[in-house]
Amino acid sequence: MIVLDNVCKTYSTGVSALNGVNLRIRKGEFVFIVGSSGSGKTTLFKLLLKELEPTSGRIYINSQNIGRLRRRRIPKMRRGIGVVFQDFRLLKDRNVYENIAFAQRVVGKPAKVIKETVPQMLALVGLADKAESLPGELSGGEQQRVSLARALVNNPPILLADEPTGNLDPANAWEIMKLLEDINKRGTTVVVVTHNRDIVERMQKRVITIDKGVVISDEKGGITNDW
Ligand SMILES: Nc1ncnc2c1ncn2[C@@H]1O[C@H](COP(=O)(O)OP(=O)(O)OP(=O)(O)O)[C@@H](O)[C@H]1O
Repeated sequence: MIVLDNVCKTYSTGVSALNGVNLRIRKGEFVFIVGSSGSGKTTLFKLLLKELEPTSGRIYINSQNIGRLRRRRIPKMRRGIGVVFQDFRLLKDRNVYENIAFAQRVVGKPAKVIKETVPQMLALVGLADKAESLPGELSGGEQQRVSLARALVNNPPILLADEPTGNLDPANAWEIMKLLEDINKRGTTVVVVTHNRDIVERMQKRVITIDKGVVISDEKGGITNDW
């Protein structure tokens, strides 16, 4: 489903963020990507979303070499990937319902579909009673649930989460992880970048460790001392 073939990324400043990454993530997997600050994790996500181009190497998503995609096909490719960030990135002046509905409107979903699916997503993330609330009226954990609902509302086969628990206390962080696990069990491939060692240890999933732009370990439940 996601394949990186000898991917290198050097920024125009001369900084080498990725130095020959080879990776294969299968459909339906749950994978953590860990590594110290500056090791290249966010760069990797940006390459998967085609916000950046690799300096060399190839990236395949669903067997498609995304480096060879025509420009007009990029929005469709991106719609196949839901994204969640540490800072939630919700529209502050729109309520919860509108935040989720917006993600559907921009891809042209009919009003009837939106009316059906927004409540389904709210139920999935346990926020059925918060549809009318503004993001500022919610806890951090609740805001992250809204951003998850928004990321998933168009049913993407892949979910990328960049530090999804970075702003949350341990209890809320754990709840979000359990939700990601549920979402994964429903068939979505989930890739999570995190610094949260405790969560990675408890979840016992595949852990890919990146250091200075290379994969230094890749094993189930595995945390190396290098991280
Ligand atoms: N736009 C940019 N221009 C130049 N260098 C960059 C740019 N973005 C990132 N870098 C550099 O590339 C390297 C990898 O950065 P990246 O953001 O991918 O790391 P990270 O593993 O996500 O770090 P963190 O855990 O702190 O978020 C770092 O040395 C960083 O300074």
